[in-house]
Amino acid sequence: MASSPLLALFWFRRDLRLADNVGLFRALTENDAVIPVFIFDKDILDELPRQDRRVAFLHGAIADLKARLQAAGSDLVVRHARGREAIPALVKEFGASAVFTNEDYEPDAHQRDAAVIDALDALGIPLRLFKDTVIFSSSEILTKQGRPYTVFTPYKNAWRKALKPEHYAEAPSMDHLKSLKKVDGGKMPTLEALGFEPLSSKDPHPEPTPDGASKRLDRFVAKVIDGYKQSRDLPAVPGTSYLSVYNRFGLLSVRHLVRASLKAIEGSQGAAREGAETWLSELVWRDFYFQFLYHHPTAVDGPYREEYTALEWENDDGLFQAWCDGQTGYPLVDAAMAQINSTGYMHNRLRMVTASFLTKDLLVDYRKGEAYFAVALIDYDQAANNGGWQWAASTGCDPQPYFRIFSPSRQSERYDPDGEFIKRFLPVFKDVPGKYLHAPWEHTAKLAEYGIELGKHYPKPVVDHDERRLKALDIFKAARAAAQR
Ligand SMILES: Cc1cc2nc3c(=O)[nH]c(=O)nc-3n(C[C@H](O)[C@H](O)[C@H](O)COP(=O)(O)OP(=O)(O)OC[C@H]3O[C@@H](n4cnc5c(N)ncnc54)[C@H](O)[C@@H]3O)c2cc1C
Repeated sequence: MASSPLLALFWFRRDLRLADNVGLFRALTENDAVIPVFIFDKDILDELPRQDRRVAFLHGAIADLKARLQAAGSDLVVRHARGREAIPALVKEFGASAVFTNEDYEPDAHQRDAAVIDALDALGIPLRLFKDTVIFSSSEILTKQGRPYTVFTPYKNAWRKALKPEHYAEAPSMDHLKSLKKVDGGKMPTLEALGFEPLSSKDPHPEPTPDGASKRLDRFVAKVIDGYKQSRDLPAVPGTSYLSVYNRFGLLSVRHLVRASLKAIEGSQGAAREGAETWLSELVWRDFYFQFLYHHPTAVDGPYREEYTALEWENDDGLFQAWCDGQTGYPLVDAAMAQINSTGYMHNRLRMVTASFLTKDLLVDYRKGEAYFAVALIDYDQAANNGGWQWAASTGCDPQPYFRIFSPSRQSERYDPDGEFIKRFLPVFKDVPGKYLHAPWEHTAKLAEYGIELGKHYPKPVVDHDERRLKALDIFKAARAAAQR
């Protein structure tokens, strides 16, 4: 008797592409037919603000994926439901014998997968999970003692040593699209039907397609990567890849990025080689924070370093609000907050500066800033955001030491010497020479020549950095001393 053909679902999550997709490749090659599905998960979406750049980007990326699948003779079955219920329901609806998907390492995603596995178990159906989002998954790079790394440099060295061509080889999913099932996926729900409002037309919309991602990568490799080691710290110039939103939703595979960086490394020497090496290190940071959070999920709730759980943050609401609104009187900080508020993106150097300023100058608990970024960033990624915040607050794994506190004015002089970035986001200063913008309170007479009065046209500094620095040192020392008692 002929056995019945194998039919699987492929569940897209943070891998919204057809090309170089490990789970999709495995589904297509291990089954006779594959039905692609995507769930707008109510458990996640119901928590979000009704106008949300990430949801708008995701919605655009799903519409594009659906169109590509239709062009390939199939379709994307889209549901607006709770993932843990929708997947078993779809299995029953289509009579599938397995569900294939790529691993997601966030604690909530892990719990969702455990619930889906239980529900599918009851139907006798497996959830097949594959590594796709990272080069090395959580337990592939361990210390000699078999423990997860908590310090980046030895992790990076071990990562580089372990890297073999098979780790970044392309998964040729595109060659097997004929195994996609002809299916009617129904209409794509509108953003409004999902309960969200469209963004204002003035909002910058990164093109939510793999082609949009490829354009950014091509520009970066052609024009920027050679000088990346220096340019990456200068917010006024297009000196980084701007791929983070695409990496968040998996519109390009991380293997593709590693292949691009290795090609740049092999084809260059000297400073250009260092540029490409430095960029590859950023991709290693991404793996590092994923594996860290996987092994330390409680870092989502509070400081990884226990001695800092009792830090006495001041948590002044007015100061926190001034930071959120970009009204601190420190132009680089305020310009950075204007960038995140108006575009959903913030330059990495400025994420460090604003996070340091909130925690060490304003003495506000880093979790408040972390939560603010989580809503404001279009590239929000729990592992990277938590890692970045705990780095800046000195509470995390391999953090900035608590006694090395950024001076916002020095950071401004160093990384935006001509005030070009500041002027772009704080137009009140557009005619003022950059040298007066790093510490404007020291140049009130000069600013008056340009019609600017502090406290009227631009805020006076909300705190004195030198005083607050000493206060921050005190509260960190007190927490350390208390922990030793
Ligand atoms: C407080 C704070 C919060 C952050 N929150 C996030 C976040 O929510 N999402 C996010 O993707 N990154 C976050 N980062 C890391 C970093 O700022 C961004 O990844 C980077 O600015 C994105 O710009 P890019 O794509 O041009 O990066 P590039 O410099 O071109 O780097 C290439 C890619 O490497 C990855 N990457 C770079 N730096 C890091 C890092 N430190 N940790 C993990 N991955 C990294 C990103 O995927 C990035 O697209 C945060 C950093 C800090 C200090």
